Amino acid sequence: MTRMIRIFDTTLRDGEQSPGCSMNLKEKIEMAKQLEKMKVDIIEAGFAITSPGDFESVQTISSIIKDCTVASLSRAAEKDIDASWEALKKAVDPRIHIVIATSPIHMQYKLNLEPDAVIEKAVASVKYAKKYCSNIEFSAEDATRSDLEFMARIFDATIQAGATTVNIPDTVGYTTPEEHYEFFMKLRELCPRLDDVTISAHCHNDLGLGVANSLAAIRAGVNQIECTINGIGERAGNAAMEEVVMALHTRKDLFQAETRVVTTELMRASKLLTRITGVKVQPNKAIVGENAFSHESGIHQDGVLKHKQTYEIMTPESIGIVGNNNIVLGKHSGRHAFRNKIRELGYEISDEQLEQAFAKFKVVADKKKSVYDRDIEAILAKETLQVPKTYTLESFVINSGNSITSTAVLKVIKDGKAIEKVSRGDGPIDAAFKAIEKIVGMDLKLDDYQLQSVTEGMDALGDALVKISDENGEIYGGRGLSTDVIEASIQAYINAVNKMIYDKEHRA
Ligand SMILES: CC(=O)SCCNC(=O)CCNC(=O)[C@H](O)C(C)(C)COP(=O)(O)OP(=O)(O)OC[C@H]1O[C@@H](n2cnc3c(N)ncnc32)[C@H](O)[C@@H]1OP(=O)(O)O
Ligand SMILES: CC(C)C(=O)C(=O)O
Ligand SMILES: [Mg+2]
Repeated sequence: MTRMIRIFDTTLRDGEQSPGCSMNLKEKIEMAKQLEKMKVDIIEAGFAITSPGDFESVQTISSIIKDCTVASLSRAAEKDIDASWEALKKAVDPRIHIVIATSPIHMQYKLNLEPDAVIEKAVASVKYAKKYCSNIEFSAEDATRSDLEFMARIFDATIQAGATTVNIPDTVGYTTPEEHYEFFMKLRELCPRLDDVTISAHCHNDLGLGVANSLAAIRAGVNQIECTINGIGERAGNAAMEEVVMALHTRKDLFQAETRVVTTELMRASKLLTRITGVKVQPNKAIVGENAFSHESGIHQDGVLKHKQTYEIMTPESIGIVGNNNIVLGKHSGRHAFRNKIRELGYEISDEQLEQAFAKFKVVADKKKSVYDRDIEAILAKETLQVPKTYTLESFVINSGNSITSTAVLKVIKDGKAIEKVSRGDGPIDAAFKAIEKIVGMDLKLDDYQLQSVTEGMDALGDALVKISDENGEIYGGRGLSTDVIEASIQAYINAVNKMIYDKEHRA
Protein backbone atom coordinates (compact mmCIF):
# COMPACT_ATOMS: atom_id res chain seq x y z
CA MET A 1 0.00 0.00 0.00
CA THR A 2 1.27 3.49 -0.88
CA ARG A 3 1.88 5.82 2.08
CA MET A 4 1.44 9.60 1.89
CA ILE A 5 4.52 11.58 2.91
CA ARG A 6 3.87 15.15 4.04
CA ILE A 7 6.16 17.77 2.61
CA PHE A 8 7.11 20.45 5.12
CA ASP A 9 8.74 23.25 3.20
CA THR A 10 11.17 25.38 5.18
CA THR A 11 12.56 27.48 2.32
CA LEU A 12 11.26 30.63 4.00
CA ARG A 13 12.77 29.77 7.40
CA ASP A 14 15.78 27.38 7.28
CA GLY A 15 16.28 28.23 3.60
CA GLU A 16 16.47 31.88 4.47
CA GLN A 17 19.23 31.04 6.99
CA SER A 18 21.40 30.46 3.91
CA PRO A 19 23.89 33.32 3.53
CA GLY A 20 22.70 35.61 0.74
CA CYS A 21 19.18 34.17 0.67
CA SER A 22 17.27 36.75 2.70
CA MET A 23 13.92 37.61 1.18
CA ASN A 24 11.69 40.62 1.68
CA LEU A 25 7.98 40.41 2.40
CA LYS A 26 6.87 40.66 -1.23
CA GLU A 27 9.32 37.93 -2.25
CA LYS A 28 8.24 35.64 0.59
CA ILE A 29 4.60 36.05 -0.41
CA GLU A 30 5.42 35.21 -4.02
CA MET A 31 7.33 32.13 -2.90
CA ALA A 32 4.58 31.06 -0.48
CA LYS A 33 1.96 31.29 -3.23
CA GLN A 34 4.07 29.08 -5.46
CA LEU A 35 4.47 26.57 -2.62
CA GLU A 36 0.70 26.53 -2.15
CA LYS A 37 0.17 26.07 -5.88
CA MET A 38 2.52 23.10 -5.89
CA LYS A 39 0.64 21.66 -2.92
CA VAL A 40 3.28 21.29 -0.25
CA ASP A 41 1.56 20.31 2.99
CA ILE A 42 3.21 22.72 5.42
CA ILE A 43 4.91 26.07 4.80
CA GLU A 44 7.25 27.16 7.56
CA ALA A 45 6.81 30.89 6.96
CA GLY A 46 9.48 32.08 9.39
CA PHE A 47 10.58 32.43 13.00
CA ALA A 48 8.23 35.14 14.22
CA ILE A 49 10.32 36.47 17.12
CA THR A 50 13.39 37.00 14.92
CA SER A 51 12.50 40.49 13.73
CA PRO A 52 9.50 42.72 12.93
CA GLY A 53 10.04 41.76 9.26
CA ASP A 54 9.88 38.03 9.99
CA PHE A 55 6.81 38.56 12.17
CA GLU A 56 5.06 40.46 9.36
CA SER A 57 5.97 37.73 6.83
CA VAL A 58 4.49 34.97 9.00
CA GLN A 59 1.42 37.11 9.67
CA THR A 60 0.82 38.02 6.02
CA ILE A 61 1.45 34.51 4.73
CA SER A 62 -0.92 33.16 7.40
CA SER A 63 -3.72 35.36 6.12
CA ILE A 64 -3.08 34.60 2.42
CA ILE A 65 -2.41 30.85 2.31
CA LYS A 66 -5.52 28.67 2.40
CA ASP A 67 -4.45 25.23 1.22
CA CYS A 68 -1.41 24.54 3.43
CA THR A 69 -0.63 24.48 7.11
CA VAL A 70 1.44 27.54 8.05
CA ALA A 71 4.12 27.14 10.73
CA SER A 72 6.30 29.50 12.73
CA LEU A 73 9.39 28.41 14.63
CA SER A 74 9.83 29.16 18.34
CA ARG A 75 12.48 28.33 20.89
CA ALA A 76 11.23 26.59 24.02
CA ALA A 77 10.36 29.97 25.45
CA GLU A 78 7.01 31.61 26.14
CA LYS A 79 7.88 34.89 24.41
CA ASP A 80 8.77 33.02 21.21
CA ILE A 81 5.54 31.01 21.35
CA ASP A 82 3.50 34.20 22.00
CA ALA A 83 5.10 35.85 18.96
CA SER A 84 4.50 32.79 16.79
CA TRP A 85 0.87 32.60 17.79
CA GLU A 86 0.26 36.31 17.33
CA ALA A 87 1.63 36.01 13.79
CA LEU A 88 -0.10 32.73 12.98
CA LYS A 89 -3.56 33.21 14.43
CA LYS A 90 -5.29 34.09 11.13
CA ALA A 91 -4.00 30.96 9.39
CA VAL A 92 -6.52 28.32 8.29
CA ASP A 93 -4.33 25.65 9.89
CA PRO A 94 -1.66 27.23 12.14
CA ARG A 95 1.21 25.19 13.54
CA ILE A 96 3.52 26.27 16.35
CA HIS A 97 6.89 24.62 15.88
CA ILE A 98 8.93 24.38 19.09
CA VAL A 99 12.60 23.44 19.11
CA ILE A 100 15.14 22.69 21.81
CA ALA A 101 18.51 21.00 21.53
CA THR A 102 18.97 17.50 22.98
CA SER A 103 22.57 16.52 22.26
CA PRO A 104 25.05 16.53 25.16
CA ILE A 105 27.25 19.13 23.47
CA HIS A 106 24.34 21.54 22.84
CA MET A 107 22.78 21.04 26.28
CA GLN A 108 26.05 21.58 28.10
CA TYR A 109 27.65 24.40 26.13
CA LYS A 110 24.83 26.22 24.41
CA LEU A 111 21.84 25.88 26.70
CA ASN A 112 23.76 25.30 29.91
CA LEU A 113 20.97 22.96 31.04
CA GLU A 114 20.86 19.48 32.54
CA PRO A 115 19.00 16.89 30.41
CA ASP A 116 16.05 16.74 32.83
CA ALA A 117 15.71 20.51 32.70
CA VAL A 118 15.60 20.30 28.89
CA ILE A 119 12.74 17.81 29.09
CA GLU A 120 10.92 20.07 31.56
CA LYS A 121 11.33 23.11 29.31
CA ALA A 122 10.19 21.16 26.26
CA VAL A 123 7.10 19.81 27.99
CA ALA A 124 6.20 23.19 29.51
CA SER A 125 6.56 24.85 26.10
CA VAL A 126 4.38 22.30 24.33
CA LYS A 127 1.72 22.69 27.02
CA TYR A 128 1.94 26.47 26.79
CA ALA A 129 1.60 26.42 22.99
CA LYS A 130 -1.28 23.97 23.23
CA LYS A 131 -3.33 26.75 24.86
CA TYR A 132 -3.20 28.53 21.52
CA CYS A 133 -3.59 25.78 18.95
CA SER A 134 -3.87 22.05 18.54
CA ASN A 135 -1.24 21.61 15.83
CA ILE A 136 2.11 21.53 17.64
CA GLU A 137 5.41 20.27 16.29
CA PHE A 138 8.25 19.50 18.64
CA SER A 139 11.83 19.29 17.29
CA ALA A 140 14.82 17.85 19.13
CA GLU A 141 17.68 19.88 17.70
CA ASP A 142 20.86 17.88 16.95
CA ALA A 143 18.85 14.69 17.48
CA THR A 144 21.27 12.50 15.57
CA ARG A 145 24.07 13.31 18.03
CA SER A 146 21.76 12.76 21.00
CA ASP A 147 21.40 9.74 23.24
CA LEU A 148 18.67 7.43 21.91
CA GLU A 149 17.13 6.67 25.30
CA PHE A 150 17.02 10.35 26.10
CA MET A 151 15.33 10.96 22.74
CA ALA A 152 12.72 8.36 23.54
CA ARG A 153 12.07 10.03 26.93
CA ILE A 154 11.71 13.54 25.54
CA PHE A 155 9.45 12.43 22.70
CA ASP A 156 7.28 10.37 25.00
CA ALA A 157 6.91 13.38 27.31
CA THR A 158 6.23 15.96 24.60
CA ILE A 159 3.71 13.72 22.84
CA GLN A 160 1.89 13.30 26.15
CA ALA A 161 2.01 17.09 26.56
CA GLY A 162 0.25 17.50 23.20
CA ALA A 163 2.79 17.48 20.36
CA THR A 164 1.12 16.19 17.21
CA THR A 165 4.29 16.04 15.11
CA VAL A 166 7.75 15.20 16.39
CA ASN A 167 10.76 16.06 14.31
CA ILE A 168 14.17 14.40 14.37
CA PRO A 169 16.62 16.88 12.84
CA ASP A 170 20.06 15.89 11.64
CA THR A 171 20.97 19.49 12.41
CA VAL A 172 24.64 19.30 11.45
CA GLY A 173 24.31 16.78 8.62
CA TYR A 174 26.28 14.18 10.57
CA THR A 175 24.44 10.93 10.04
CA THR A 176 24.49 8.43 7.16
CA PRO A 177 21.55 6.61 5.53
CA GLU A 178 22.16 3.27 7.26
CA GLU A 179 22.65 4.88 10.65
CA HIS A 180 19.60 7.11 10.18
CA TYR A 181 17.41 4.15 9.28
CA GLU A 182 18.58 2.28 12.40
CA PHE A 183 18.08 5.40 14.53
CA PHE A 184 14.41 5.67 13.57
CA MET A 185 13.76 1.95 13.89
CA LYS A 186 15.24 1.84 17.41
CA LEU A 187 13.51 5.06 18.43
CA ARG A 188 10.14 3.67 17.38
CA GLU A 189 10.84 0.60 19.44
CA LEU A 190 11.86 2.63 22.50
CA CYS A 191 8.98 5.09 22.19
CA PRO A 192 5.83 3.34 20.92
CA ARG A 193 3.88 6.61 21.27
CA LEU A 194 5.73 7.85 18.17
CA ASP A 195 3.39 5.74 16.08
CA ASP A 196 0.43 7.88 17.31
CA VAL A 197 1.82 11.11 15.82
CA THR A 198 3.45 12.36 12.64
CA ILE A 199 7.16 11.51 12.67
CA SER A 200 9.34 13.91 10.75
CA ALA A 201 12.92 14.01 9.44
CA HIS A 202 14.84 17.24 8.86
CA CYS A 203 18.18 16.53 7.18
CA HIS A 204 21.07 18.85 6.45
CA ASN A 205 23.56 18.40 3.71
CA ASP A 206 26.98 18.86 5.34
CA LEU A 207 28.19 15.51 4.00
CA GLY A 208 26.02 15.72 0.88
CA LEU A 209 23.63 13.15 2.37
CA GLY A 210 20.56 15.29 3.09
CA VAL A 211 18.31 13.60 0.52
CA ALA A 212 19.73 10.10 1.03
CA ASN A 213 19.15 10.40 4.79
CA SER A 214 15.60 11.69 4.24
CA LEU A 215 14.85 8.68 2.05
CA ALA A 216 16.32 6.32 4.66
CA ALA A 217 14.03 7.96 7.22
CA ILE A 218 11.04 7.33 4.95
CA ARG A 219 12.02 3.67 4.71
CA ALA A 220 12.11 3.61 8.51
CA GLY A 221 8.51 4.85 8.68
CA VAL A 222 8.60 8.66 8.93
CA ASN A 223 5.71 10.44 7.29
CA GLN A 224 6.91 14.04 7.08
CA ILE A 225 10.02 15.37 5.37
CA GLU A 226 11.36 18.84 5.99
CA CYS A 227 13.13 20.27 2.99
CA THR A 228 13.72 23.36 0.87
CA ILE A 229 13.54 24.36 -2.76
CA ASN A 230 16.96 24.02 -4.44
CA GLY A 231 18.25 22.61 -1.12
CA ILE A 232 19.06 26.05 0.29
CA GLY A 233 19.52 26.33 4.05
CA GLU A 234 21.96 26.82 6.89
CA ARG A 235 25.60 26.03 5.84
CA ALA A 236 25.55 23.33 3.10
CA GLY A 237 21.77 23.51 3.03
CA ASN A 238 18.82 21.22 3.65
CA ALA A 239 17.52 18.21 1.76
CA ALA A 240 16.30 19.49 -1.61
CA MET A 241 12.54 19.15 -1.98
CA GLU A 242 12.64 18.51 -5.72
CA GLU A 243 15.06 15.61 -5.17
CA VAL A 244 13.04 14.00 -2.38
CA VAL A 245 9.77 14.37 -4.28
CA MET A 246 11.15 13.06 -7.56
CA ALA A 247 12.96 10.17 -5.85
CA LEU A 248 9.64 9.05 -4.36
CA HIS A 249 7.82 9.68 -7.63
CA THR A 250 10.37 7.84 -9.78
CA ARG A 251 11.01 4.97 -7.35
CA LYS A 252 7.47 4.33 -6.11
CA ASP A 253 8.28 0.66 -6.61
CA LEU A 254 10.96 0.92 -3.93
CA PHE A 255 9.52 3.36 -1.41
CA GLN A 256 5.79 2.64 -1.79
CA ALA A 257 5.26 6.26 -0.85
CA GLU A 258 4.11 9.45 -2.54
CA THR A 259 3.55 13.13 -1.87
CA ARG A 260 0.76 15.44 -2.95
CA VAL A 261 3.29 17.80 -4.59
CA VAL A 262 2.45 18.78 -8.16
CA THR A 263 5.76 17.78 -9.69
CA THR A 264 5.23 19.89 -12.82
CA GLU A 265 5.57 22.98 -10.61
CA LEU A 266 9.05 22.03 -9.32
CA MET A 267 11.05 23.78 -12.03
CA ARG A 268 8.95 26.95 -11.73
CA ALA A 269 9.54 27.02 -7.96
CA SER A 270 13.28 26.53 -8.43
CA LYS A 271 13.50 29.33 -10.99
CA LEU A 272 11.38 31.65 -8.88
CA LEU A 273 13.68 31.14 -5.91
CA THR A 274 16.76 31.75 -8.06
CA ARG A 275 15.22 34.94 -9.41
CA ILE A 276 14.33 36.13 -5.91
CA THR A 277 17.62 35.31 -4.16
CA GLY A 278 19.98 35.71 -7.12
CA VAL A 279 21.63 32.46 -5.96
CA LYS A 280 22.08 30.22 -8.98
CA VAL A 281 21.63 26.47 -9.03
CA GLN A 282 24.73 24.53 -10.06
CA PRO A 283 24.29 23.21 -13.66
CA ASN A 284 24.70 19.57 -12.64
CA LYS A 285 22.22 19.82 -9.73
CA ALA A 286 19.77 16.91 -9.77
CA ILE A 287 16.28 17.63 -11.16
CA VAL A 288 16.48 21.41 -11.61
CA GLY A 289 20.06 21.98 -12.82
CA GLU A 290 20.47 23.21 -16.37
CA ASN A 291 22.16 19.96 -17.41
CA ALA A 292 19.85 17.59 -15.53
CA PHE A 293 18.03 16.56 -18.71
CA SER A 294 20.76 17.25 -21.28
CA HIS A 295 22.74 14.70 -23.23
CA GLU A 296 26.05 15.78 -24.70
CA SER A 297 27.88 12.66 -25.74
CA GLY A 298 27.32 10.85 -29.01
CA ILE A 299 26.55 7.41 -27.59
CA HIS A 300 24.00 8.82 -25.13
CA GLN A 301 22.44 11.09 -27.78
CA ASP A 302 22.13 8.18 -30.18
CA GLY A 303 20.46 6.13 -27.42
CA VAL A 304 18.03 8.92 -26.47
CA LEU A 305 17.12 9.54 -30.11
CA LYS A 306 16.35 5.83 -30.51
CA HIS A 307 14.51 5.46 -27.18
CA LYS A 308 14.42 8.18 -24.51
CA GLN A 309 14.38 5.83 -21.56
CA THR A 310 17.83 4.51 -22.44
CA TYR A 311 19.21 7.51 -20.56
CA GLU A 312 16.20 9.26 -18.96
CA ILE A 313 14.69 7.92 -15.74
CA MET A 314 12.07 10.68 -15.65
CA THR A 315 10.78 13.09 -18.25
CA PRO A 316 11.67 16.79 -18.26
CA GLU A 317 7.93 17.44 -18.66
CA SER A 318 7.27 15.73 -15.31
CA ILE A 319 9.06 18.56 -13.49
CA GLY A 320 7.57 21.27 -15.68
CA ILE A 321 10.17 21.77 -18.39
CA VAL A 322 8.38 22.65 -21.61
CA GLY A 323 10.05 22.12 -24.99
CA ASN A 324 13.27 20.79 -23.51
CA ASN A 325 16.18 20.92 -25.90
CA ASN A 326 17.87 17.93 -24.32
CA ILE A 327 20.37 17.16 -27.05
CA VAL A 328 23.24 19.56 -26.54
CA LEU A 329 25.75 19.47 -29.33
CA GLY A 330 29.35 19.55 -28.26
CA LYS A 331 32.64 17.90 -29.05
CA HIS A 332 31.43 14.53 -27.76
CA SER A 333 28.45 14.42 -30.13
CA GLY A 334 28.18 11.96 -33.00
CA ARG A 335 26.65 11.98 -36.46
CA HIS A 336 23.21 10.72 -35.33
CA ALA A 337 22.67 13.75 -33.10
CA PHE A 338 24.21 16.11 -35.63
CA ARG A 339 21.97 14.87 -38.45
CA ASN A 340 18.94 15.04 -36.13
CA LYS A 341 19.74 18.65 -35.25
CA ILE A 342 20.12 19.57 -38.93
CA ARG A 343 16.71 18.07 -39.67
CA GLU A 344 15.20 19.90 -36.69
CA LEU A 345 16.57 23.12 -38.12
CA GLY A 346 14.79 22.32 -41.40
CA TYR A 347 17.78 21.43 -43.61
CA GLU A 348 18.09 18.47 -45.95
CA ILE A 349 21.66 17.94 -47.09
CA SER A 350 23.48 15.20 -48.92
CA ASP A 351 25.61 12.61 -47.09
CA GLU A 352 28.70 14.23 -48.50
CA GLN A 353 27.67 17.68 -47.27
CA LEU A 354 26.85 16.17 -43.90
CA GLU A 355 30.35 14.71 -43.63
CA GLN A 356 31.90 18.07 -44.47
CA ALA A 357 29.65 19.94 -42.07
CA PHE A 358 30.27 17.34 -39.35
CA ALA A 359 34.04 17.71 -39.73
CA LYS A 360 33.74 21.48 -39.43
CA PHE A 361 31.39 21.10 -36.47
CA LYS A 362 33.98 18.98 -34.62
CA VAL A 363 36.63 21.66 -35.19
CA VAL A 364 34.27 24.35 -33.89
CA ALA A 365 33.17 22.17 -30.94
CA ASP A 366 36.80 21.66 -29.93
CA LYS A 367 37.10 25.41 -29.51
CA LYS A 368 33.67 26.20 -28.03
CA LYS A 369 32.01 24.98 -24.84
CA SER A 370 28.58 24.61 -26.46
CA VAL A 371 27.55 24.67 -30.07
CA TYR A 372 24.23 26.48 -30.52
CA ASP A 373 21.65 26.21 -33.30
CA ARG A 374 22.91 29.43 -34.86
CA ASP A 375 26.46 28.03 -34.94
CA ILE A 376 25.17 24.98 -36.80
CA GLU A 377 23.26 27.15 -39.25
CA ALA A 378 26.38 29.18 -39.91
CA ILE A 379 28.41 25.98 -40.47
CA LEU A 380 25.73 24.68 -42.83
CA ALA A 381 25.53 27.93 -44.77
CA LYS A 382 29.28 27.74 -45.28
CA GLU A 383 29.50 24.05 -46.11
CA THR A 384 26.54 23.92 -48.48
CA LEU A 385 27.94 26.89 -50.42
CA GLN A 386 31.31 25.20 -50.68
CA VAL A 387 33.30 25.34 -53.94
CA PRO A 388 36.60 23.57 -54.70
CA LYS A 389 39.42 25.06 -52.65
CA THR A 390 42.02 26.45 -55.03
CA TYR A 391 43.69 28.14 -52.07
CA THR A 392 43.66 26.68 -48.57
CA LEU A 393 44.85 28.61 -45.56
CA GLU A 394 47.80 26.91 -43.90
CA SER A 395 48.82 29.45 -41.27
CA PHE A 396 48.97 33.11 -40.49
CA VAL A 397 50.89 35.38 -38.13
CA ILE A 398 49.73 38.90 -37.42
CA ASN A 399 51.76 41.55 -35.71
CA SER A 400 49.56 44.40 -34.64
CA GLY A 401 49.24 47.07 -31.99
CA ASN A 402 48.20 50.67 -31.45
CA SER A 403 51.72 52.05 -31.97
CA ILE A 404 52.91 49.97 -34.95
CA THR A 405 51.80 49.35 -38.52
CA SER A 406 50.11 45.96 -38.73
CA THR A 407 51.93 43.21 -40.59
CA ALA A 408 50.49 39.91 -41.77
CA VAL A 409 52.40 36.81 -42.85
CA LEU A 410 50.13 34.35 -44.65
CA LYS A 411 50.90 30.86 -45.86
CA VAL A 412 48.43 29.14 -48.22
CA ILE A 413 48.52 25.89 -50.14
CA LYS A 414 47.82 25.81 -53.87
CA ASP A 415 48.17 22.57 -55.88
CA GLY A 416 50.06 21.02 -52.97
CA LYS A 417 52.63 23.83 -52.79
CA ALA A 418 53.00 26.42 -50.08
CA ILE A 419 52.96 30.10 -50.97
CA GLU A 420 53.91 32.65 -48.33
CA LYS A 421 53.53 36.44 -48.53
CA VAL A 422 54.00 39.33 -46.13
CA SER A 423 52.05 42.55 -46.22
CA ARG A 424 51.53 45.66 -44.15
CA GLY A 425 48.15 47.26 -43.76
CA ASP A 426 45.92 49.61 -41.90
CA GLY A 427 45.06 47.21 -39.07
CA PRO A 428 45.38 43.40 -38.87
CA ILE A 429 42.49 42.58 -41.22
CA ASP A 430 43.64 45.01 -43.90
CA ALA A 431 47.20 43.61 -43.66
CA ALA A 432 45.89 40.04 -43.99
CA PHE A 433 43.65 40.89 -46.95
CA LYS A 434 46.55 42.63 -48.72
CA ALA A 435 48.72 39.53 -48.21
CA ILE A 436 46.00 37.41 -49.88
CA GLU A 437 45.89 39.81 -52.83
CA LYS A 438 49.68 39.43 -53.19
CA ILE A 439 49.34 35.63 -53.13
CA VAL A 440 46.54 35.57 -55.70
CA GLY A 441 48.31 38.15 -57.86
CA MET A 442 45.09 39.68 -59.12
CA ASP A 443 43.69 43.13 -58.91
CA LEU A 444 40.84 42.64 -56.43
CA LYS A 445 38.53 45.20 -54.85
CA LEU A 446 37.03 44.68 -51.44
CA ASP A 447 33.35 45.70 -51.77
CA ASP A 448 32.01 44.70 -48.42
CA TYR A 449 33.24 43.21 -45.17
CA GLN A 450 31.04 42.31 -42.22
CA LEU A 451 31.85 40.57 -39.01
CA GLN A 452 29.20 39.26 -36.63
CA SER A 453 29.15 37.17 -33.55
CA VAL A 454 27.01 34.08 -34.19
CA THR A 455 26.14 33.53 -30.55
CA GLU A 456 26.81 35.25 -27.25
CA GLY A 457 29.70 34.74 -24.87
CA MET A 458 33.47 34.88 -24.81
CA ASP A 459 33.77 31.79 -26.98
CA ALA A 460 31.21 32.90 -29.59
CA LEU A 461 31.87 32.09 -33.23
CA GLY A 462 32.84 35.04 -35.42
CA ASP A 463 31.01 34.95 -38.75
CA ALA A 464 32.84 37.01 -41.40
CA LEU A 465 31.36 37.92 -44.75
CA VAL A 466 33.58 39.30 -47.52
CA LYS A 467 32.51 40.55 -50.93
CA ILE A 468 35.17 41.18 -53.59
CA SER A 469 34.87 42.26 -57.21
CA ASP A 470 37.16 41.51 -60.16
CA GLU A 471 38.34 43.79 -62.94
CA ASN A 472 34.94 43.38 -64.70
CA GLY A 473 32.98 44.42 -61.62
CA GLU A 474 31.65 40.87 -60.98
CA ILE A 475 30.99 40.40 -57.25
CA TYR A 476 31.88 37.20 -55.30
CA GLY A 477 31.02 36.49 -51.69
CA GLY A 478 32.80 34.32 -49.16
CA ARG A 479 32.08 33.38 -45.60
CA GLY A 480 34.44 32.43 -42.78
CA LEU A 481 33.68 31.02 -39.41
CA SER A 482 35.98 30.75 -36.44
CA THR A 483 36.18 31.64 -32.77
CA ASP A 484 39.16 33.79 -33.89
CA VAL A 485 37.75 36.77 -35.79
CA ILE A 486 40.95 37.34 -37.81
CA GLU A 487 40.96 33.73 -38.93
CA ALA A 488 37.25 33.99 -39.81
CA SER A 489 38.01 37.10 -41.91
CA ILE A 490 40.96 35.50 -43.74
CA GLN A 491 38.89 32.37 -44.42
CA ALA A 492 36.07 34.52 -45.79
CA TYR A 493 38.42 36.35 -48.15
CA ILE A 494 40.06 33.13 -49.37
CA ASN A 495 36.62 31.54 -49.88
CA ALA A 496 35.53 34.55 -51.96
CA VAL A 497 38.70 34.19 -54.09
CA ASN A 498 38.07 30.45 -54.55
CA LYS A 499 34.52 31.19 -55.61
CA MET A 500 35.71 33.74 -58.12
CA ILE A 501 38.22 31.27 -59.64
CA TYR A 502 35.59 28.51 -59.77
CA ASP A 503 33.01 30.77 -61.42
CA LYS A 504 35.49 32.07 -64.00
CA GLU A 505 36.55 28.50 -64.91
CA HIS A 506 32.94 27.35 -65.24
CA ARG A 507 31.91 30.33 -67.30
CA ALA A 508 34.79 29.92 -69.71
C1 LIG B 1 18.83 24.67 14.17
C2 LIG B 1 18.16 25.91 13.83
O1 LIG B 1 18.11 26.25 12.68
S1 LIG B 1 17.48 26.83 15.06
C3 LIG B 1 16.96 28.30 14.30
C4 LIG B 1 18.09 29.18 14.04
N1 LIG B 1 17.62 30.42 13.52
C5 LIG B 1 17.92 31.59 14.08
O2 LIG B 1 18.59 31.66 15.07
C6 LIG B 1 17.44 32.81 13.36
C7 LIG B 1 16.73 33.78 14.24
N2 LIG B 1 17.42 34.10 15.46
C8 LIG B 1 17.45 35.35 15.99
O3 LIG B 1 17.01 36.33 15.41
C9 LIG B 1 17.98 35.48 17.36
O4 LIG B 1 18.96 34.47 17.61
C10 LIG B 1 16.84 35.41 18.41
C11 LIG B 1 15.91 36.59 18.23
C12 LIG B 1 16.05 34.11 18.28
C13 LIG B 1 17.41 35.43 19.81
O5 LIG B 1 18.27 36.51 19.91
P1 LIG B 1 19.00 36.87 21.30
O6 LIG B 1 17.97 36.95 22.34
O7 LIG B 1 19.83 38.07 21.03
O8 LIG B 1 19.88 35.58 21.67
P2 LIG B 1 21.09 34.88 20.89
O9 LIG B 1 20.63 34.49 19.55
O10 LIG B 1 22.32 35.73 20.95
O11 LIG B 1 21.33 33.60 21.80
C14 LIG B 1 20.40 32.58 21.84
C15 LIG B 1 19.82 32.38 23.24
O12 LIG B 1 18.72 31.47 23.11
C16 LIG B 1 19.00 30.27 23.86
N3 LIG B 1 18.46 29.20 23.11
C17 LIG B 1 18.95 28.65 21.98
N4 LIG B 1 18.13 27.71 21.52
C18 LIG B 1 17.11 27.66 22.38
C19 LIG B 1 15.95 26.89 22.42
N5 LIG B 1 15.68 26.03 21.43
N6 LIG B 1 15.08 27.06 23.43
C20 LIG B 1 15.34 27.96 24.40
N7 LIG B 1 16.43 28.74 24.40
C21 LIG B 1 17.30 28.58 23.41
C22 LIG B 1 20.51 30.24 23.96
O13 LIG B 1 20.93 29.44 25.01
C23 LIG B 1 20.79 31.73 24.18
O14 LIG B 1 20.40 32.01 25.50
P3 LIG B 1 21.28 32.91 26.53
O15 LIG B 1 21.13 34.30 26.02
O16 LIG B 1 20.62 32.68 27.83
O17 LIG B 1 22.67 32.39 26.46
C1 LIG C 1 14.78 24.18 13.93
C2 LIG C 1 15.30 22.84 13.59
C3 LIG C 1 14.23 21.95 13.11
C4 LIG C 1 16.38 22.93 12.58
O1 LIG C 1 16.31 23.67 11.62
C5 LIG C 1 17.51 22.01 12.69
O2 LIG C 1 17.68 21.38 13.73
O3 LIG C 1 18.27 21.92 11.71
MG1 LIG D 1 17.69 23.04 10.04
